[in-house]
Amino acid sequence: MEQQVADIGIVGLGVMGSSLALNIERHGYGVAAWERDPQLAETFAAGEARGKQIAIFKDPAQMVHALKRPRRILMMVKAGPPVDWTIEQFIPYLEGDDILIDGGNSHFEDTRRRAAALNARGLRYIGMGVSGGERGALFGPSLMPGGSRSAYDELRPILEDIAAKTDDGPCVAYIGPDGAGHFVKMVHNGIEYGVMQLIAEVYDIMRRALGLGAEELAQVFDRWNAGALQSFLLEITAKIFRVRDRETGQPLVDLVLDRAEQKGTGKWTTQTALDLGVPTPTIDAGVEARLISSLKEERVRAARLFEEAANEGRREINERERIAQDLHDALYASELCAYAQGMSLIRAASNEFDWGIDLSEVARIWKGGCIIRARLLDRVKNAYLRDKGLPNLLLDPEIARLIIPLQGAWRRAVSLAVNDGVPCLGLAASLAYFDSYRSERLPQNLTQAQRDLFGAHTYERADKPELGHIHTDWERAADQ
Ligand SMILES: NC(=O)C1=CN([C@@H]2O[C@H](COP(=O)(O)OP(=O)(O)OC[C@H]3O[C@@H](n4cnc5c(N)ncnc54)[C@H](OP(=O)(O)O)[C@@H]3O)[C@@H](O)[C@H]2O)C=CC1
Ligand SMILES: O=C(CO)[C@H](O)[C@H](O)COP(=O)(O)O
Repeated sequence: MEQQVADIGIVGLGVMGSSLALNIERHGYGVAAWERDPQLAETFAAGEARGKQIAIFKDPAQMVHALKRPRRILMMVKAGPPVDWTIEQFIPYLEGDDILIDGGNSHFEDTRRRAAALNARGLRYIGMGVSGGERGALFGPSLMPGGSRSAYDELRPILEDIAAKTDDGPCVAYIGPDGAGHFVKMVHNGIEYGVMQLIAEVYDIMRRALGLGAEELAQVFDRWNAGALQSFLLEITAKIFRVRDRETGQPLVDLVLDRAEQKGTGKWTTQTALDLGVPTPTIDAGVEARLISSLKEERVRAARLFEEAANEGRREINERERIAQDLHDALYASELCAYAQGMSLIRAASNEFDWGIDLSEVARIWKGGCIIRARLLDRVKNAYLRDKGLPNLLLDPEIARLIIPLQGAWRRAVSLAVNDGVPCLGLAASLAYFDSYRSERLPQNLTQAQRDLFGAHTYERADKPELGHIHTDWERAADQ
């Protein structure tokens, strides 16, 4: 490729970087790339990139030289120190107005720090969440860019071209300044954890309490995916149950070790929610369930110590169908809680950092391309269109109308799991979140009284708010 002709540079030709390079090139843009591993660079150059407008360079200086000005460089490298290292490789060759984009799963606080440091040097920085995995990156991801507004405006044509498309337009929108894009991506992943956990629990209940086999499970998930619960995660779940191990003929999923790994974005969501004081129990359950799953050896010992629940086995067909319908409704209501918690967390961060995030736009760009794309996002989007300042999705009258008739089934599903000894961290946490949120009066009056008794932490009176914080000598009063 000749000098200064490439529209964008891509750094990191791993799974996501190589797919995005191909996607961008397919839309008519010239791509310059650099990958620190020469072997990986060579494999890509000789393979998928062959004959395409993708020029791979041996060092950062050469790649920068091939870019039109102002330069645009998309980093698709492992989050954490590798991003700082990559930035250092390019800084000496960049000038004012050039744009650096971090498309990895970086922590939003890192992005805030990097944006401030680069802005101070006159460079523009974009922290962009990318979701959709390898196929999404190749054929249309959901993109969540935050940072420099002028940089976004210049990148917009490329981003809109490569993003997934829905009836609501391309799945990309400017999220807000500094770390806003990576914050929204982090919460996307938190919701992903929550919804994956809910699906796993429903699967477990159908397997253990109803005795359904892989093909029956595939049919149930397929049927659900044709209705209100339609989502990418349900679609792939049905597919997974149809895959058989060639050697044994067994469903492959049954042979997968039940120990879930995690790269950290779910944990960050939970940690950040705690920092911002936003309850996210469905998401937390997704993180906790992965942690418990990782204690495999201990679980094996405990399973021998405590007998399995007695109710395991196949139930009558009519009962199976009724319970499956209850599980469908419980899953729907619980998923709404996961989205409600995620949206409330984004709202809190937007207020805290003054990001001005439009929640209806967030829901819109999640409708396609990303891992949590789902039919219900239309309803989420409409709720925030009706009321941009909605404190919680559950307060939207249309969402409330959806949840009200699901409550009976939701409670029956959780009760069944509890009675049968099938763990349901996510479903139970979601129901408890809902019940707590809809309770005008909670038992935290007692918590306050206890705090005041043992630590003189004071309390407020519900009947006399004008008194402010007061203290009672509870021990003395009890003895009188
Ligand atoms: N895979 C997915 O589904 C998704 C991934 N992401 C995020 O995108 C980013 C890239 O992910 P993905 O393409 O899957 O990862 P890969 O492991 O396929 O590629 C990682 C890239 O980062 C580079 N890298 C790794 N360690 C270092 C280091 N110490 N210093 C400099 N560069 C380093 C690698 O270089 P080298 O080849 O030399 O090791 C490689 O280019 C990550 O932040 C990931 O979280 C976002 C959405 C979805
Ligand atoms: O960002 C993603 C999807 O949007 C990644 O697939 C995600 O990082 C997977 O997370 P984990 O490995 O923790 O399950």
